[in-house]
This record gives sequence, structure tokens and C-alpha cells, in this order.
Amino acid sequence: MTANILDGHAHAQIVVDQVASELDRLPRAPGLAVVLVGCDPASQIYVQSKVRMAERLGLRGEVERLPDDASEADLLARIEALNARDDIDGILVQLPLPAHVDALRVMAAVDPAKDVDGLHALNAGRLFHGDDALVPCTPLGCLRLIKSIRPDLTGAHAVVIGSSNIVGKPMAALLLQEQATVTQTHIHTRGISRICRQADILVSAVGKAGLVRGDWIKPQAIVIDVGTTRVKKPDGGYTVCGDVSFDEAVQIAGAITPVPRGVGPMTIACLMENTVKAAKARAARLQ
Ligand SMILES: Nc1nc(=O)c2c([nH]1)NC[C@@H]1CN(c3ccc(C(=O)N[C@@H](CCC(=O)O)C(=O)O)cc3)C=[N+]21
Repeated sequence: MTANILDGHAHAQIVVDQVASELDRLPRAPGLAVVLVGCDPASQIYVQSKVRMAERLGLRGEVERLPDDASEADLLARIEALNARDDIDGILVQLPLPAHVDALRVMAAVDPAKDVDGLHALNAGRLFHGDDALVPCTPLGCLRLIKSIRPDLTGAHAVVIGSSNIVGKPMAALLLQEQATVTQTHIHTRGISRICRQADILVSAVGKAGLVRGDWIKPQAIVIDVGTTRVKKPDGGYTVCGDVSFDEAVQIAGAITPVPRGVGPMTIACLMENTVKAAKARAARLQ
């Protein structure tokens, strides 16, 4: 028997429909600003799809572009301007940033109330404490996909591969909050395949195509693939590849996300959800 393939598009649509119904109850359309430094082609595509989805929903989306060689001070000034604007509810600084910019300082500059990426230390700390927070969109989307298969995670063994601030760490915190037993691993973890084989839920967020092989997977596990590695095709185009060897894993897992059309669309849908959440909280506070 092959795994249930988790359709990220279909699940994203459910989130988007819910967001759309909440928009009616807001005094004005929420505004989302995406800050893009440089012209990395993959980032251009992601930013475009974020802004397009925002506009489709009736949010106001705008892109703030800065050149590759923009200074940290330029970037901080841009963020300050967005913080001060009343019509902007969400600010997302597209990662990765150029090496000459201190990403943590940039994250710290975003008003925590507008931090729809959940990367400000205040939001990360609130998540860690189990307090209400803006939570990074990708792990939020992953948790939703997992709970569509298994609503109660109490006592489940979840293994997370990856320890980034944007996916691995918040993913582990969310799973812990759901009362799963969480093992956090990363590329330096020894005996990683053996650890993964014990996972009822396996989330891989490394960015190494095909890392997770079929024999790393426990039969019937839920496998969530966050990896998006761009691989050049013979015709010169690109395809995106996940961290999981899909053809192998699909034979063993109980449920699995494909790449593309798995976690990616959920990330964008959860960004819309976070933007509306931020807008509602700001509207309530400013009243
Ligand atoms: N501050 C910040 N926040 C992010 O959330 C963030 C970021 N920086 N930097 C880059 C990563 C990557 N990311 C994706 C979002 C959607 C798809 C997505 O929709 N992918 C489509 C395929 C698109 C394609 O062909 O590449 C899919 O999986 O079906 C992928 C990747 C968000 N990121």
C-alpha cells in the first residue's frame, strides 16, 4: 500500500477560505509588505507568489525592493518606515539576506506586532513559553498538515531534521506544545537514519535533495518534506526537489507531502492567516 499524499494546495485553500471570511469583519483591508534585498531568482518567485495570493484575497500587498549592495542601515531605515505606517499590518523580510547584513539585527527591528514571519525574539520567546504569538508560517502549515491526518499528537514521537530559526526550532516547539515527544536532529546528528526510523512524525527541513531515504522511515509514519532545492533540468529549466526520496518513501509512509504542491502552498496560506491575525490584533489595540 502506498502513502496518502497530502495535497498542500487543497489544504491551503481551506486556510485561504477561512481567512477570506475573517476579512469581512475587519475595518479595512490588511496590508502586507515584503522586503526583498537583491535579485535572487528563487526569492523573486516566492515573493511574487506571496503578493499575488495577498491580492487575490483582497489584502494589500507591496514589495519593497533594495539592491544587492544595500547597507544594513538602508534596510533598517526601510523597516522603520514600514513600522511607522498605519496601513501596514505585516512585514516580512525575505531570507536569505546578503552576507554583509546581520539578519538577527534586521529581525529585531521589525515591530513584533507586525512580525508575520514570527522571527522577532519576542514572538519566538512567546512561542517557546506557549503564549499567544505570531508563529513562522512554514511550521504552522506543517502542523496543520500533520493534524489533518492525526488530530491528537499526544505521546507521538516526532523527529525534526533541521534547527533553523524559521523552520526547525519553531516546528519542534509547536510539536512539543501538542504533547508529542520531540527529537530535534540536524545534519551533524550521528546515527540519524536510526533516529528517524523511530518517528511517527518526521519533518525534514534541511534543503538537501533526497537526504531522507525509504529505509529512514517507520512504516505508516507521517512524513513532511519542507526542502525546496532547485535542481537544473537538462532542458535548462529548474525543478524543485524535496529532502525526501519521494518514490522510496511513498512505499513506506502512511502519509507524505509532495514537493512541489506540499508544504509550499501551505506556507503562503499561513502567511495570509498571520497577516489577518496581526491586523485584527492591531485594530483591537488601536481602537
Ligand atoms: N522571511 C522568509 N519567510 C519565508 O517564508 C521564506 C523565506 N523568507 N525565504 C525562502 C523560503 C521558501 N519559502 C517558500 C514558500 C512557498 C513555496 C511554494 O509555494 N512552492 C511551490 C513551488 C514553487 C516553485 O516552483 O518553486 C510548491 O511547493 O508547490 C516554496 C518556498 C518561503 N520562505
